[in-house]
Amino acid sequence: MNIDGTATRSIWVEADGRSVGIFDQRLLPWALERMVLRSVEDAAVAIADMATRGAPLIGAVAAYGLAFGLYEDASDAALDAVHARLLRTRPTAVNLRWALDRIGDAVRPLAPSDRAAAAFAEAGRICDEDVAMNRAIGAAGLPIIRALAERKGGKPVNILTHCNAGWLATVDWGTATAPLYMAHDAGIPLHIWVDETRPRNQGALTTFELAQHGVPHSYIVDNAGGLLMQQGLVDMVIVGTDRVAANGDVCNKIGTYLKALAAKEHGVPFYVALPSSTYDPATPDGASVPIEQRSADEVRFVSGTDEAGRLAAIRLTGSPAYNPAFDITPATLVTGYVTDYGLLTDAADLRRSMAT
Ligand SMILES: CSC[C@@H](O)[C@@H](O)C(=O)COP(=O)(O)O
Repeated sequence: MNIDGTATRSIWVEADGRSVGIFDQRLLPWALERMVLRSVEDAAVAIADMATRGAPLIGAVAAYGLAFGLYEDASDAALDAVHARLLRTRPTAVNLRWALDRIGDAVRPLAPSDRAAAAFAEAGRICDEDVAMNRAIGAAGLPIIRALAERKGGKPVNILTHCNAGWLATVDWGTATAPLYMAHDAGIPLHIWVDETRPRNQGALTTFELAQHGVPHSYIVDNAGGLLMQQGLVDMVIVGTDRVAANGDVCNKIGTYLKALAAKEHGVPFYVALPSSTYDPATPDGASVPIEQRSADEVRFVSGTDEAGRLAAIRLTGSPAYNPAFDITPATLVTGYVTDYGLLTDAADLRRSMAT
């Protein structure tokens, strides 16, 4: 997508052909700073500290991280150790394990001298495929929005989204945002309600993306969605996901479940957008997904910039805090899964289409 009119991805290969660049998402949307990852530790720390984030993107970064490790030592033992190091960075998004396993499976049969370059090339393919999957998700979601627009007779379709499932969370396009961008580009009038998504405020990343693309939107506090649905101001909800279990339960950013409950109560369709790399048939249900617990300081402080553009963190409380980063939305609350295989309706449909 675009930043100030220049097309970019969220991750790219640097000129040396052996390192990759990313945006430091801890500073967005206030400051646009790039950082270069060259080593396993660079990749691992960027993922754990959320300099890079979003399920598909952390998979891509981890894939390059494994390649960096193989440039240093391409033995079987090193491959296993680096795989384990990167897998430990964040527990919830299955894309991380999916990407590491894919690189491991691709290079293990090779001679050690060939492994690093092969891993680097495979990581590039993961990135390209992510872009293609997100385009397909966009194409699958577009008719849903078009149908709502026809029903609204030219009035804007109001769509609520949570967290950032945009191009910054993927390699390009985003999952939940791909249909939004395609609908906007097709001339369908839209207005997006963007949940702020405390405590890390990924919604601010979504506002940055939508503003760059010219999509009308409003930033709302996490608790506003229920009222907006009650007042008929939300036509559909669409979110991304970090893992969809075999039974169709959806793990996504904390707060997603409450939106799904409110949507059910008010008859608002609730869609989950996912690429096949986020479907995990090995996890039977939502209760089996490991929920990441992050630092209590993410809750105790808010970060932003002051009027002069200086970064500042403000303490809200000194009390103990609890910070589960994700929650589970039961499959029963999901209207449909917008995927690279099209619009799928239930767990059986997911299994048939996505399980390899
Ligand atoms: C396409 S991204 C879907 C999810 O990864 C996204 O909504 C989300 O929960 C991101 O969480 P984050 O903790 O910022 O990595």
